[in-house]
Parts: sequence; C-alpha cells; structure tokens
Amino acid sequence: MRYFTAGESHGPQLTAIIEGLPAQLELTAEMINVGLSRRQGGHGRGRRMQIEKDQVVISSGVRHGKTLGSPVTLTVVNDDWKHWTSIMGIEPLGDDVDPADIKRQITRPRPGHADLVGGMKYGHRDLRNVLERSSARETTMRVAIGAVAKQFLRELGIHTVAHVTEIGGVTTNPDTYAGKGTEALRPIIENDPVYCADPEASARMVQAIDDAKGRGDTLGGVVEVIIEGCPPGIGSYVQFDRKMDGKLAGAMMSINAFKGVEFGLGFEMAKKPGSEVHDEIAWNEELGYYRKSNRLGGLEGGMTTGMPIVIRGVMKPIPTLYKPLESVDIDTKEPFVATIERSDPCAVPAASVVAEHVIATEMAKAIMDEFRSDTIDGLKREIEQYRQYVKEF
Ligand SMILES: Cc1cc2nc3c(=O)[nH]c(=O)nc-3n(C[C@H](O)[C@H](O)[C@H](O)COP(=O)(O)O)c2cc1C
Ligand SMILES: C=C(O[C@@H]1CC(C(=O)O)=C[C@@H](OP(=O)(O)O)[C@H]1O)C(=O)O
Repeated sequence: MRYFTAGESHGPQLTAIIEGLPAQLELTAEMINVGLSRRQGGHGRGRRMQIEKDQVVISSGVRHGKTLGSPVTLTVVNDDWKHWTSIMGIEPLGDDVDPADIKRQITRPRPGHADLVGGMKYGHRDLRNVLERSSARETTMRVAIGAVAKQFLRELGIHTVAHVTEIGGVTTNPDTYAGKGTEALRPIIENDPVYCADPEASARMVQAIDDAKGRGDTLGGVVEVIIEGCPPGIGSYVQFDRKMDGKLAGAMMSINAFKGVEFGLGFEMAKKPGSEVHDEIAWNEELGYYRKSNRLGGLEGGMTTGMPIVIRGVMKPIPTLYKPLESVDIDTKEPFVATIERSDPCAVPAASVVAEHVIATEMAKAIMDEFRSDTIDGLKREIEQYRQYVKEF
C-alpha cells in the first residue's frame, strides 16, 4: 500500500490517493468522517476549526460501499478557501498587479515553524508559500487515510486507540486506566474534553490550556497509541529498514511538531535493571505464547510480539504565539516580533487522533507487505492460518 497527500491549508481542497488496498473491504465516507470530526475537536483548538466541517468525498476506488482494488481518491474541501480566493489564487498575477500588494504576506518568520528555512530552501520571499503546506491542515488527509487503515485492521481483528497522557506538565495517573482494553478505553477518551483517560488529570489539563491561552502562550504534551490484536512477527530483524519499531517511530515523528518517541517503559528503561524491563514468556492453550508483562510495548527485534503495541510521542508547544518571540524581518533584516497568525493554543488532543491514524496506517501497510492477497477475505484467511501456526509453534 502506498499513499500521497496534497493540498494547501487555505487552498480549495485537500486530496489523498491510496493505492494497494485489497478489494471487497467495506468502506463508506461516514467511517472516515468519524475520525475527521474527532481530529477537529479537543479543548485548545483555535477559530479555524469553527470554520471547517471536514467531510470526505470518495471519488474513486469504491463502488456500492466496497473497495474495488483500484486507487482510492479522497478529498476534503477547505471551507475557509472562500475567504482566501484572491490571496491563494492559482492563475498567474496580471501585469497590472504588484506582488507586494498581495495581502497577508509573511516576512517575519515564526521561531519553531517551517517559515524561515522553508523560505530559504524553496526561494519564497513571501513565507506564506511555506506555511500553506507546512501547516498541520495536512493532517486532515493523514487521518482520512488512517481511517481507511483502521477499517482494514478492524476486519482483521486489530484495534487501535489513542489518548493524551500529558499536557503542559500535567500527567495522567496510569493506575486509572492500566489494564483496560481499547474497547473499554474508547468511550472514556471520546467523551473527555482533552481525549484523556484520567478524568482528574483532564480537568487540570483544561485549566493549564486556558491559563496558557490567557498568557498568549501555547502548550505541548504526550500522546499514547495502543494497538491490540496484532499477530507476532510483523516487521523483521533481518534488515534495518524492515524493523517495525523504526517504521512506527518514523510515522509518529512525521506528525507536525512531534519531537520524540518511546515504546512501553520508554526512557524509564534507562533507570532500571534488565530484570525489571524484559517481559517473561509464558504459554497456555487459549492464548498460545504471551508475556507476563508488557514493559517493552509489544516489540522485540524489530518485530511485533503479539502483545499490545504501546507507543508514545511528545508534541512540542505550538510555535505561533499570541505574545510572539523575537524574529527578523527578511526584507529589512531588522529585528521584529514574529508574525501572529490565527493559531491553536494547544493541539495535543487533536494530535492524539492524528497519531492513532498514522500509526494505524503504518501497521496496515506492514500487514499488507507481510500477507499477500488482493481481497480482504483472502487476507483474513491468511492471517487466521498464521495466528493458528504461531499459537502452536
Ligand atoms: C493537529 C495540529 C495542529 C497544529 N496547529 C498549529 C497552529 O495552530 N499553529 C502553529 O503554529 N502550529 C501548529 N501546529 C504545529 C506546526 O504545524 C508545526 O510546528 C510546524 O509544521 C513545524 O514543524 P515541526 O514543529 O515539526 O518542526 C499544529 C500541529 C498539529 C499536529
Ligand atoms: C487548519 C488546521 O490547523 C491549522 C494548523 C496550523 C499550523 O501552522 O500547523 C495553523 C492554523 O491554521 P490557520 O491559520 O488557518 O488557523 C491551524 O488552524 C487543521 O488542523 O485543520
């Protein structure tokens, strides 16, 4: 499976093309819209999310609610486009228009955003040309693709969920949700204002976001994605670029503003001896092989172990500040405070939805590489056979 996304933040629309999906997979726009509307929510989002009502249009690869095996094209219209048609015009400027007269030009790059380096790299003196694609508006399509991947994984008995574990230094107490499966966690997270599984921490996170907003500041945090039901042996130790932990970490790090990744106990492992890190192996008739704990987060030797995969990513605070940091105007080279663009004070809850979907996409891709069939039923049969084999191994 491969895929692309395209589209500018304030352009007419966003597009994704997914190629390599099996045929006969049930797929509707409604399945994708659920993920899109969750991504738009979460306490801390800015005014743009009140303008957009992200709804996907499927324009190829699906007929009567089932995939055909041909490329699937997804589009989401930017409702904000109507306010930007002249600024974001696609046709060349007429001879009578001075490019300097185009409104909303950006010449004061925001520290922490792609503005300055993107401008240098692509020769854009209006840094809007960078912002338009570096914006996390693009994550709309990664959620749309991930929603298709999640539907594919569900058919194979693999379930994913994501929740927020930290915002601005407020952390969840894992005892409040440890051991709950993805199905029990889902309604708690979905009904929480910051998509968090610990209600007490959630209330303090909401307060921290409001306080930061009041100060013209922004907050980052940590999100956790859990995948249950994945068979052992996805990924491989035999070549560096086939390691599943490397692929999942890369997917997490590809999300705008994500700066670190850990699995299971993660960076805590540095503080512990091996006897408190590795997971003892056991076997019984019902489960086959399993681990008595899951401190490694479901991966050994670059392969899934069959235990739940637990991966966390850290998101830095949003770079656009209403009380902006110092910058330099690229036209005058004079020091100035950075441009203030409409912005989110905290997008960690939304980013947890993005994380769940990009991780699901990577997992779906790996499964399609591992098992070969052009129909979803063929894949189901292959995986069932393999699950039986590893149980008895
Ligand atoms: C869901 C989501 C929403 C975001 N919203 C904003 C925003 O409103 N303003 C902003 O400056 N950055 C926002 N960001 C972060 C920037 O997109 C990101 O910092 C920028 O693309 C630079 O990339 P880097 O942080 O990975 O270096 C958001 C990120 C995500 C995942
Ligand atoms: C549009 C989205 O997020 C945007 C991500 C973003 C950024 O710089 O990353 C900046 C803001 O864009 P705008 O200036 O248009 O409000 C966010 O709203 C979205 O998540 O759909």
